[in-house]
Amino acid sequence: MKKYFLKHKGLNLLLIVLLVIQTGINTITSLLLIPMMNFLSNHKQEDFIKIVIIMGVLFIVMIIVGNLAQVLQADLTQRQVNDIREDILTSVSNMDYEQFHSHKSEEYVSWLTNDLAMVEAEGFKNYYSIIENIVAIILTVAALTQLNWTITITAIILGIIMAVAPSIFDKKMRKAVENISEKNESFTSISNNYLTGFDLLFHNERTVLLIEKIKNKYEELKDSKVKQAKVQAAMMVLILFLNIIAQMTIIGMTGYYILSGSLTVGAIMTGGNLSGSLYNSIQIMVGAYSRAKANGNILDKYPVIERDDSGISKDFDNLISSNNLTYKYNDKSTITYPSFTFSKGKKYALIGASGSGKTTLLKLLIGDLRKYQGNLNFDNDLYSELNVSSLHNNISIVDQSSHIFSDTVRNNLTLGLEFTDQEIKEATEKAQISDYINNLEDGYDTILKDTGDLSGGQAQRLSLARALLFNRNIFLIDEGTSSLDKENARKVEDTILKMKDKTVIMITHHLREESKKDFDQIIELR
Ligand SMILES: Nc1ncnc2c1ncn2[C@@H]1O[C@H](COP(=O)(O)OP(=O)(O)OP(=O)(O)O)[C@@H](O)[C@H]1O
Repeated sequence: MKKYFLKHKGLNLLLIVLLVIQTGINTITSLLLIPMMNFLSNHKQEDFIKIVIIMGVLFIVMIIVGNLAQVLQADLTQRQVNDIREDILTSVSNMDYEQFHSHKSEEYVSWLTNDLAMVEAEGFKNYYSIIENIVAIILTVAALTQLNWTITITAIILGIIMAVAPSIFDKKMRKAVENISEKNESFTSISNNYLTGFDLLFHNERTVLLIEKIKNKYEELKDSKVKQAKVQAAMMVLILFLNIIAQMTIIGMTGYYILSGSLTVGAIMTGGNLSGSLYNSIQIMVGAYSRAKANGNILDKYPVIERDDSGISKDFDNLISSNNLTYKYNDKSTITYPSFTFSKGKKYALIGASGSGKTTLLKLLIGDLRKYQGNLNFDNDLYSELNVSSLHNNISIVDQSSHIFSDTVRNNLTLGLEFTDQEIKEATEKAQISDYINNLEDGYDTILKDTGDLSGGQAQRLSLARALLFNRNIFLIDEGTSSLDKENARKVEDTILKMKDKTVIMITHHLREESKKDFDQIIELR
């Protein structure tokens, strides 16, 4: 949290100044009650009117300053929450494949929405409340010295007890907030999982599972929130109890000094006001501190990941080879590969039964999975010593998912990089998708909405066109033409297999007899 406050230290300082002015005026008006009451009891009408006017002006200034402070606080909170969002997204963008996939994508969504909503509502707001109330406490104590030193010292001691006592709830409060965050994650995750499976449930007449499965999660979320409310309520009971005792003590002492003649009668209103203001400020501050601390801890769960630029960067020169290569997902699933060599410019078909490890091999070749056993070499270098970005710059992968971003056709193809219209046109023609794009209302500038706008085959051809556009040295294609009709599949495969300098490794379940001759080697995994 501190980091985000410091990033906007100028504006935060301005906000503190505004809060000091607002609270200062509030305290001064309390102090003015002493002369006001004394003027009244002594029938000094003119002085009484003067002081009422001064108080009126002070209240107007206080309202204006308070309004400015409120707007500035909202603005700063949003800026700081966006800074946290940017830091989370920076870490996510710096993750490697395994780090990213150690969480579900819905968990990331929950971090950026649910967690940050909690930080926004309970984190920053409470820190501002702490500052505001510390100022109020200091000014009120200063004002109390105007009454009597014994009252001031007693007030301070009682205030310290009130501030420290609720820390016994800190641990429980932190756990309660962490629990809410966890329940939010699993609620978001299950909601997303079952809602995206709507079609399947609908066609099997089981949409009732939507309610059953998600209900469990929001019931758990409700319980976690009630649990936090209970901890908070118990803490507030303790604070409130101490608040009342402290206020009664100060009012009692002020009364005693008035009766013994060392304070004027006007002091009773000021004593009551100041002690009320002091202990209410402490009460708010302590509650805010506890909530801010518990919610601030949410930030600790986000991993801070720097970009890893280590490893050898190079261009593919000659061959990829392996021997004794084994990959273990877990104790039940170990895949052992035969030795192989993929040479520059050659074309390979990868076939084998479902589950034999074809997709896993492509993930090893593009550097997604790094914890393999045995030897895997990229030219003369060990895969484990390569820089992953450099590998990506040598390899294009077309996987089975054909993800479509909610963006224009052009941006889906270029991923924001610069290509000429001619390059884009050629790539889409080769992937047999240019006719479809030209018929769209805005052509390459048509905005696609996820995969909804495209058929499986069209989405697949768009992925192939992207790979052709990026024109890297090695093409890894995982069932890249499986959704295409026979004619289009043949045309696209012909284009890919005729690229002279490119190394192509293509997983296929439907190796056509007439295509076999286009491959230099057919590798079967068992
Ligand atoms: N993320 C994972 N966690 C655990 N096991 C996995 C994971 N991904 C794959 N496996 C297992 O590894 C084995 C190989 O899977 P892989 O997807 O590489 O096979 P495949 O040959 O491509 O299959 P298919 O032809 O059905 O696509 C399978 O037994 C699979 O269950």
